[in-house]
This record gives sequence, C-alpha cells and structure tokens, in this order.
Amino acid sequence: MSKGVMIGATPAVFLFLIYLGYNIFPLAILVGIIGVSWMFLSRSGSPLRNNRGSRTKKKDSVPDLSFEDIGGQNRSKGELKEALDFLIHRDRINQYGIRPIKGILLSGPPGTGKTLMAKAAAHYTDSVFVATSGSEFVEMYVGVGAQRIRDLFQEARNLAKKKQKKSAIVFIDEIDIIGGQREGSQHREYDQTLNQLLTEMDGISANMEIQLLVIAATNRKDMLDSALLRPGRFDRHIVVDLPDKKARIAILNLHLKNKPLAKNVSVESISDETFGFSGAQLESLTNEAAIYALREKSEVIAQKHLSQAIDKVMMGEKTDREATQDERERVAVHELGHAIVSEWVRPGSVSQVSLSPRGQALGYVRHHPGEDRYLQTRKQIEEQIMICLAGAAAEDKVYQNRSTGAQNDYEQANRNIRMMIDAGLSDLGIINKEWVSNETLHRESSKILKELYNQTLHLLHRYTHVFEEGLHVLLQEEVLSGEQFRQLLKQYAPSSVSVSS
Ligand SMILES: Nc1ncnc2c1ncn2[C@@H]1O[C@H](COP(=O)(O)OP(=O)(O)OP(=O)(O)O)[C@@H](O)[C@H]1O
Ligand SMILES: [Zn+2]
Repeated sequence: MSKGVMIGATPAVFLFLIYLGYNIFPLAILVGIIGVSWMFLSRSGSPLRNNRGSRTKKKDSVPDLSFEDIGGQNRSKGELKEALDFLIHRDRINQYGIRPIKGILLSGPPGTGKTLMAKAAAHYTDSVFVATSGSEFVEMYVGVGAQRIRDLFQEARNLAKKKQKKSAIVFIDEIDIIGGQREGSQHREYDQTLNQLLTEMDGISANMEIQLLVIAATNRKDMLDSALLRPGRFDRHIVVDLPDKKARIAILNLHLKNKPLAKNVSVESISDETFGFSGAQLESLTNEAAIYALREKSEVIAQKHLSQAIDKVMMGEKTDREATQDERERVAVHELGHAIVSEWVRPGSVSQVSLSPRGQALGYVRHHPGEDRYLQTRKQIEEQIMICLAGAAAEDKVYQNRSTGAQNDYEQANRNIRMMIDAGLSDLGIINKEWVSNETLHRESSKILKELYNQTLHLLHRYTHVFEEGLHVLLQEEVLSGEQFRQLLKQYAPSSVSVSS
C-alpha cells in the first residue's frame, strides 16, 4: 500500500495529543499543530492565504482598526498599549530623559494577529502606517534591499507630513528573513538590508519632527540576529500567543457578528473544539461555515455548518480521493483503535470519528480537549503514548499486520517517550543525559514502546464487538459522533475496562 494513502490516519493522533491538552511544553505542541494545519491550509487553498496579499499592502494612512477589533490577546494588547503610551506622551518621556522606544518585536505563531496588533497600534497612536514583509526582500539584487528600507522610512515620514500626523509606524512582517542570524559571508545582500534597517533605527531620536516606531513580527524569534535585539533597537518583546478558550470565544464572536447565526448555536462548544486554532484559523472557520450554509441554501448558519468548517480548517477540504474498500476498512479500524483508547483514558473525549477523506487524511478522530494542562505524570504520558499506538495496534489486532499509516503516530509516541526520559520519569530515573549512552537511552525507549504497545494491544483485544459494530457504521455512514461512539462502547465494551483505570 502506498505511503501517501495510509498517511490517512496520521493527523488524528497528532490532533489527539493536542486536544487532550496534556502537554508540558504546550507552546512547542501548539506551534506543531499550527504547522500541521498550516500545511493543510496551504494545500487546500484556504481563503486565509488570500488575506495575505492585502495584509502586506505597502501604503496606508492611519488604519481603521482598533484594539477592540482584536479578540482575546489581552495581555499582549496591554503590554503593547503600555509601550505605545510612551509614543503618545512624548513630552513627558523627554522630560524624564527616557530614551524613546524605537522598536517593538511581536513574536508568536502564524495567524495570531500580529499584523492586526501593529495596525491597531497605529490607530491607537494616530500614526500613519507603512508596511512591508521580509519576503519582499528575497532574491533582490545587491543594494536594492537597502534602498527599499531607506525608501520605506522616507515614505513613512513623507506620509505623516502629508497627513499632518506626528508619528509613523513602520511595520515589518517576517523580519526573520532579513534579520536572521548571519553565517559567515553568505547572504551579503541580506546583511546590507539589515544594516540599513539598523542604521535607520539608530537614527531615530526623541526630538524628531515625525516620531518613528518600528514594529516587527516574526514567528521565529530564536532565528533573529542578536544585533536586532540590542537595547535601542527591538528591545520590547511582546509574545502574541494562540488564543485560550475565552479568547477563542471572543474571536469567534467578532467574526460571526456580521453573519446570520442560528439562535441555538453554541459558540462556547465551537471554542471547546478548536483548541490550538489561531485567530486566522478561527476567522477562516466562520467563513467556511457561512459557505456551507449558503451551499445548502440555509437561511442561517447552524451548528453543523460550524462543525463541518472545523473539520475543513483542521484537515483540509474533503477530497474525492477514492480509497479502495480494503483501505477504507483498514483506516476505520485504525481510527477506532485511537478512539477506543482515547475514551478509555478520558471518557467523553472523542467528539467524532470520521472516515471521510480530507486533505491528506483518509480518516481521523476529533477530540474534545481537556482542560489545558502544563504538568503531567508518568501515567498520563503513558496513556498518551497508548493513544498514539492504538491505531497500529488496532490494525495488528484485526489484520495481524500493520501498514505504513502509523508513521506519524510513532513519531508522536517517540516524542512523548523522550519527554518522559528527559523529565526523569522513566525507569532510568533522573538522569544526566551527557553521562548516559545513546545505547542506554535507546534501550529504555524501546522497552517503554514495546511494553505500552503490548498493553494497548491487550486492551484492544477486549473490544472486538466495538470494532465490528463501529466498522459497520463507519463504512456505511462515514462518521460516528462522539455520542454514537460512546453508545457503542456502553453496549459492547466489557464493563471492567469501559472506564479509565
Ligand atoms: N485576535 C484576533 N482577533 C480577531 N481576528 C483575528 C485575531 N487573530 C487573527 N485574526 C484573523 O486572522 C487574520 C490574520 O491575522 P494576522 O495577519 O494579524 O496574523 P499574523 O500573526 O500577522 O500572521 P502571520 O504570522 O501569518 O503574518 C486577521 O486578518 C483576522 O481576520
Ligand atoms: Zn493513527
């Protein structure tokens, strides 16, 4: 079976772990999901991408977008406003001899509203807004990039004068492209561009006629050249993170405001199911839901449209890729495995098992997230690993063999094992990795993997009837709702294992 086909099942587990929300390193994982969803989004040609063109518009006077138009992000907004107050109360700052803020760096995953924040900053300070993106500097001839930077700053000053404003904000998206760490003498062109930017910033002083502020955005702060982060340059860092549940509600409400919404729609439940979504993905979700409603000629956007839109944003558009009947069966078995163990670990966690091809996937399990967790015990990590392994174990149980569809599942499992060992939670105890050989680490991780795999297989063997019934429904209906699935479990699962131990 070709690799592409059975990749099918893989995003499921990925979403799983994220949706369980049990991670010690939430950010890493969150960035992970964004990476993954982004991958799907760009493949499916989502409207999100189309936004981009207009976002990097070069010239604008004062943007008509305020902080109220940005959902959630209260901490970042607060920090940003505080920094901006320096710009507004320039005289007072001068009086105290405080050096003006010249650069603010916004960092965070894609689509979290960094561009919106920069625009709102211009609105808040009544500044003109001039924007560019690092990507515009790619493959420019030597000298052109530096000239572009010079022009940009000049443009900002000219525009402010023309509009009779006291200040201008220069926004540079994807700053990491021009401000990435230098390696030897390569990237000479970027060097010149970066140097020009630094020169412009160094030239900003408190008593200029037009006060300039540079706001830069990146989702790879670790990549930036330290010269950029020095005092007097981008010395204010504001993290713009993925929205939490409350923020997701706020963002959804903002984007649903101008749409006909059915009365019984629960925005809260949508926010529950979109853990790890960025603002941009939430916006896309509301848009897709409206399209589904329109397609059905429904007067209002109903819960089911929103629910379909979640799948679309998460996994990509439904594809009409025809899997063979054998493949469909195998994917169904695989996903049922994930779902069974997930319910065993945390009853109520499965929100949908689906056998409809979407993006690169042939099937997937969608989860209700638990509460956000930042610490976890050995048992919890082991359970996560079991959920990962359950797809392959299910195939093993039913077919006595496995396919290539579980590759990502293993990667995810291995990441968890590494975390467990690093955190001193494995049988090796607390270790200093420098003194432990790779061989020892490898042996320990294989041992964990093997034990948990056997446990998972053993557990699944007790669910034969659930597999049979679930398979039957999935092949016919393509989806099993969380409720339906739990009903099956209630009916067919051995009572001793139906609840988490
Ligand atoms: N907090 C938010 N509130 C409302 N809408 C949001 C929010 N965050 C993102 N969006 C939506 O997502 C779109 C993209 O956001 P924006 O361009 O600001 O993200 P970004 O962080 O700059 O992304 P990138 O890193 O990809 O440039 C916005 O136009 C808006 O529709
Ligand atoms: Zn899987």
